[in-house]
Amino acid sequence: MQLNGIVNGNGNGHGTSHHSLKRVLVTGGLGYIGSHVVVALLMTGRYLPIVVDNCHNSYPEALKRCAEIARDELGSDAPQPLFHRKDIRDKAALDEIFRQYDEQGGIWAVIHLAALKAVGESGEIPLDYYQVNVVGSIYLLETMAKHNCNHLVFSSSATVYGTPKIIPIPESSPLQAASCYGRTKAMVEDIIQDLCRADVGEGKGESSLRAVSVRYFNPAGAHPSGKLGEEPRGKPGNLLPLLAQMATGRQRADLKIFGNDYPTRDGTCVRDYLHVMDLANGHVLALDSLAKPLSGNTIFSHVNVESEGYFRAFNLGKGKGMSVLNMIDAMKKASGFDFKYEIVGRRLGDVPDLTADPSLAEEELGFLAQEDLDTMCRDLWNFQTRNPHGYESTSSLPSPIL
Ligand SMILES: O=c1ccn([C@@H]2O[C@H](COP(=O)(O)OP(=O)(O)O[C@H]3O[C@H](CO)[C@H](O)[C@H](O)[C@H]3O)[C@@H](O)[C@H]2O)c(=O)[nH]1
Repeated sequence: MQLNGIVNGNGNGHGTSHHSLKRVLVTGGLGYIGSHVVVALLMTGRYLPIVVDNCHNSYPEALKRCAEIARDELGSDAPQPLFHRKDIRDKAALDEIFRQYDEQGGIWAVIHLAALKAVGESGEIPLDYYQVNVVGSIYLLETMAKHNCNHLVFSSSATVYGTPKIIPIPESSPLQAASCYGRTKAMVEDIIQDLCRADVGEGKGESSLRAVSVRYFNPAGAHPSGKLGEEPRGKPGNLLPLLAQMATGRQRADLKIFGNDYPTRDGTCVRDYLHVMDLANGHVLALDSLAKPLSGNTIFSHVNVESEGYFRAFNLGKGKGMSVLNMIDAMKKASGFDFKYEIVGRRLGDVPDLTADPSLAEEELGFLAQEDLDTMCRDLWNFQTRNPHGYESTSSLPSPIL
């Protein structure tokens, strides 16, 4: 087996000095959120990220940047992330990855982010969404069970709530996703919860599956170093990367606002934007909570384990709603670019307002999204101007082979 050029082949991340680190498999670890999660894991000095990514919407360059950031901040002995360019729908490849690390003490936990994630697109190609997001997750869960890996953080989404009745949205809101994408996330939450329930039988104790689902609101911004950010392949479908690329001239298309007739303060959709590094740190808090012994574990002490299993879901948001027009203003302030836009019809699957009640995550995980909107836009703009053509032109890694 061969790993890519920036990692060594002993599976320990860097020389022989990081044996005590817990191995955490990060599916989708080269993507926008995943790469920031990898940095957050490295910065703890306690976890060794092992990335599995098929590069469908990401670049190997992101891994190199993660390693650079860790070295810049922790010194030359910083742990280095490992990488397998594989697809989660390739079950044999997943099995082989877990098997390889079994020989070295095993993979302790999985943070599962690999997914298709565009609300609008999900209505156009639903089978692809079910195949990747649901079937891929089942393969991963089966492989985890086979290799006795029983700690999971699942990347879910605020879209599972559909059009919620109560805003800000508590976790107890019914899951009634309005898009195919949201339904795939809600389904996988159900599958994980069923597995957790099934796994609390006699005498299983510490070896039962424990899972935390983190329901993201809208991640924004970039790593403050400007080395890591959102770099979708092709024209960005999400608002903020589109605005950033328009301001540098990389995208010349007109900006279309999808609807101004929603029941919100200015008629455009409201979302709860949080800094991507706050979100990444939320994953570390979720992972830490899984590591705690069952007695005295605050998050699972609220669960009736016998009936529910060790499963919890948390909103990761700021609790502050911003409209599309608010975001255009904020990006204008950060970039100086005067965005011209036209109002068009609503986008399939969009809902008027997704604003989090983040209090449960604060109380039980200690999570607080600290960075404000100006910082998100400043960091996004910093990334965009430092990388006007994205990662593609700078990628120097050889194509990794397993
Ligand atoms: O060109 C555009 C792009 C977006 N929008 C609007 O901007 C808002 C935000 O849209 P994004 O596509 O940026 O984000 P979404 O809220 O649709 O989805 C994002 O946040 C969700 C959680 O709220 C999910 O996690 C999802 O994966 C992630 O892409 C929406 O009202 C959308 O209609 C426009 O008006 N024009």
